[in-house]
Amino acid sequence: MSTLSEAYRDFPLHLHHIIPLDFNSTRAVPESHIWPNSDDLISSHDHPSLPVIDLNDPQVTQLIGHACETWGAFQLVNHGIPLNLLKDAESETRRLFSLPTRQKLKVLRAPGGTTGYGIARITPFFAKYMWHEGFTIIGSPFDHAKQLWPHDHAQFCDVMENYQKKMRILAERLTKLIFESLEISEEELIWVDSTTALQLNSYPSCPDPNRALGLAPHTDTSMLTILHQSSISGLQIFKEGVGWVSVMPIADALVVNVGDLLHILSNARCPNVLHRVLVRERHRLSMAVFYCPPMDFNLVPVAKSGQAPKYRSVTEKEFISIKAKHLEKALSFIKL
Ligand SMILES: O=C(O)CCC(=O)C(=O)O
Ligand SMILES: [Fe+2]
Repeated sequence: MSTLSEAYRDFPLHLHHIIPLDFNSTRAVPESHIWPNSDDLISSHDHPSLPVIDLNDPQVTQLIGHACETWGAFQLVNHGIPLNLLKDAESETRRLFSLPTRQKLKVLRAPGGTTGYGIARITPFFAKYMWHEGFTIIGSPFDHAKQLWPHDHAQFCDVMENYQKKMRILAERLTKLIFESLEISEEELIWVDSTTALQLNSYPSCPDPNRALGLAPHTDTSMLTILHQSSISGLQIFKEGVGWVSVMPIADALVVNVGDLLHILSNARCPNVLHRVLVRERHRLSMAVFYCPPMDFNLVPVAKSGQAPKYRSVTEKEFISIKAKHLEKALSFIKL
């Protein structure tokens, strides 16, 4: 079975698109990280807010289905992920990003690789760099963790493996509910081997937050993404007709958003929500789990009765390759 690493191997990146800035020794935002149109980055508060859904609500299927079709995202409470696991994962994430730069560079993502330390994969598509450093984990982070902490890596590995395991179970449950509400047959759900990737994000404290950007606008190449954000705000999603809406941190809640794959499979009924991250004077962390079917899964758009398919069918692997080359224009390549 093909893997995410194989899908990315054909698109090796240059080192300057992998190595983060040495934020510890940077006192001012360099020109390379100053984004034009910074007025657009100043948050406004008079807009509707993202739905908050309780997983124990008797109406949960309809609520989640409606949120996915209208917003492409929602915040989830009472999700069943142990709160001490969320806390431990955040503190291990903080421990990792607090390491000295030279230590983190030991586990730099390889040019054609998927896991390890580095800046966002979308970087080459933008003229400016983002105020961000990340660390990607697929499966066990053992090899990298051993290099970071030769004698003290067990805790990091245990927490991150457990986090991925629990998030996968939650993602499966949410996908089932979404499919039920969209009347997509459960047979579509029989994936022997779904993949999850865990993306740890760090947005270091920024001396000039209104001129820098943490993550540029993008959609996720996933079925669903489940995100835990620290108590510092920064995430915004784009809602048609409204504009950029801040996703305010709610203690212990998770943010769930629709990715490209569910957008295709739902025949565009669920928007693959565009989102971005603003930076602050305070250090912000987040942990995103990207949930995907196996790479050779064939995405066949399921149209509502009477509607024509909007996209041709495409394997996940082919779509990931198109996206790696064309980013947000990827969908136009499969449009009917
Ligand atoms: O940090 C966040 O709030 C969002 C992260 C994100 O969009 C991503 O990792 O794809
Ligand atoms: Fe994202």
